[in-house]
Amino acid sequence: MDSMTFVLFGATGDLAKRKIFPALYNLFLDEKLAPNFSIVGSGRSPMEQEEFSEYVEQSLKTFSRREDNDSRMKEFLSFIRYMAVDVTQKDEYAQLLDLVTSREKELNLPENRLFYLSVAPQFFDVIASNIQQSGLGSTKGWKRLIIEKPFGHDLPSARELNAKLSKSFEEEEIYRIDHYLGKPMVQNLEAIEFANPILQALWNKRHIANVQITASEIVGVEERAGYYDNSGAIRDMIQNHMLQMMMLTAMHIPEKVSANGIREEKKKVMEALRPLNPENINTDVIRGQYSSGEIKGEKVIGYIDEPGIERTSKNDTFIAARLWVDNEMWEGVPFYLRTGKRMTEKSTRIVIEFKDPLRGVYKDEAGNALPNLLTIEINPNAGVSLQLNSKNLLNEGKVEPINVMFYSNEENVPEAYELLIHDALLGDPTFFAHWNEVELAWKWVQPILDAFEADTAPLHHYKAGSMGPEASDKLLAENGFKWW
Ligand SMILES: NC(=O)C1=CN([C@@H]2O[C@H](COP(=O)(O)OP(=O)(O)OC[C@H]3O[C@@H](n4cnc5c(N)ncnc54)[C@H](OP(=O)(O)O)[C@@H]3O)[C@@H](O)[C@H]2O)C=CC1
Ligand SMILES: O=C1O[C@H](COP(=O)(O)O)[C@@H](O)[C@H](O)[C@H]1O
Repeated sequence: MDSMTFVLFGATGDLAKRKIFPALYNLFLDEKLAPNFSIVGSGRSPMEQEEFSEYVEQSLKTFSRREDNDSRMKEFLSFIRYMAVDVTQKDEYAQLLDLVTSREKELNLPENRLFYLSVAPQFFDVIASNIQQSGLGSTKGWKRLIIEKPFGHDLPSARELNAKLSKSFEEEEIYRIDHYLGKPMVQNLEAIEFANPILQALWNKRHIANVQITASEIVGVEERAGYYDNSGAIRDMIQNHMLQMMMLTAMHIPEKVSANGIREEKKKVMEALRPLNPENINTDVIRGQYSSGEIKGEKVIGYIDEPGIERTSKNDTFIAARLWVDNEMWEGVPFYLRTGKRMTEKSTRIVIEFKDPLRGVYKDEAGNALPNLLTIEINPNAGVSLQLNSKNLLNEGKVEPINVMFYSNEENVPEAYELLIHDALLGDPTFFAHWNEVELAWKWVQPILDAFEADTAPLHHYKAGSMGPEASDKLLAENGFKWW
């Protein structure tokens, strides 16, 4: 691991407090940072160094998964400095550069600089440009930029943003965080698919009937009305997390299992995705919005009654979609995506339903087919289970499904942000979204955004606490399937 300076813009914000400082601290405790490093935090608010150290200490005590260790915490805090900078003011970057270089000299650090923009997206381009123009980006070592989603609001704005960032950073220097790519089970997908010859042999249209990717949430819009009502589930979850999981599930084994190999295969999946048009949007995409209901015994209000939401809002809090990957490997196999707020349970999972060549021979007591299912549980549980069929001798030898299960119950598994920050420090982009993927994802999603904007797609209401509108079940029933 290289010694470096971690420059954090937005150091006084929510993400820094809840995720970034705890992740850095956990990496420090696990000796995954170089012995010598510098962290320079910056926010808009003026703060004395001591006050900032106390603020970070509080964040670590509240959000780090590790037990308190006063001396190690003090040591970690000694690496951190704070400076208030208004990121829109070009001339303020000179002082930041002075602080960064003086710490580099003091600690004898090479000029390796990682810039993490944990700020609102409208600042991404101005910060990248000011980093470059102020000399902060003119290093003798490496420089890298981490940005958070949302990466654009639609295809044109994403392209515009990328063009601006590209003036200051090369594609290889940009690390676009999609926190789902940091989830241990998502990182494990490639191994599940390719390191198991049994599954690898079956991972194609000959053996797989359909693929279902669900990310259901219990929470509603929370305190994010301003953001969410302008984004909806389509921008918030589908364009990024859901399509990323789909790419990883559908990709072909790369010739070389490397960052470039994997990213190339993911890109091919997106290129093979059947484009949407005004006709198939209405048959293949379900837009939903929650109305009032009950979750775990508690009554909850409908979306349009939430504080900050207009009563006329047609925003999508639920999306189900049927996708077709038109390539040799997946021709004719539907991929179903489903995500929403205020659903029955919090669960992110991928279910692979295998074909049943003996369709009809074995059925359950109600006459339903018993497909083999491979379920990859991502969140909140991490595990894999395989549904097989077996004779139950205690039930007159009837064929019944049994589950072969593995659940990861390791304690202290690194969190997504730890894994991702560690990778970025190592210069490993495997689990970051390449611009190609981001652009192709926006390209696929854009006709849906247009249809929602023009209000040509129906809005289906679903009861809070359900698994979405009926139309979402019909989407699968049309092909003879059901959600698992
Ligand atoms: N919070 C989360 O869980 C998640 C956040 N994200 C993304 O991460 C990014 C940060 O989010 P979050 O931490 O929640 O946002 P916050 O609003 O909590 O924090 C914003 C930060 O930006 C700083 N800031 C605002 N304006 C300026 C300015 N003109 N000059 C310098 N600094 C400024 C603030 O400084 P100050 O406080 O001093 O005013 C603060 O440190 C966003 O892109 C968000 O979409 C992504 C996933 C999850
Ligand atoms: O990016 C986002 O993800 C969360 C869900 O993440 P998870 O790790 O809890 O599954 C979602 O609630 C939020 O709206 C979205 O912005």
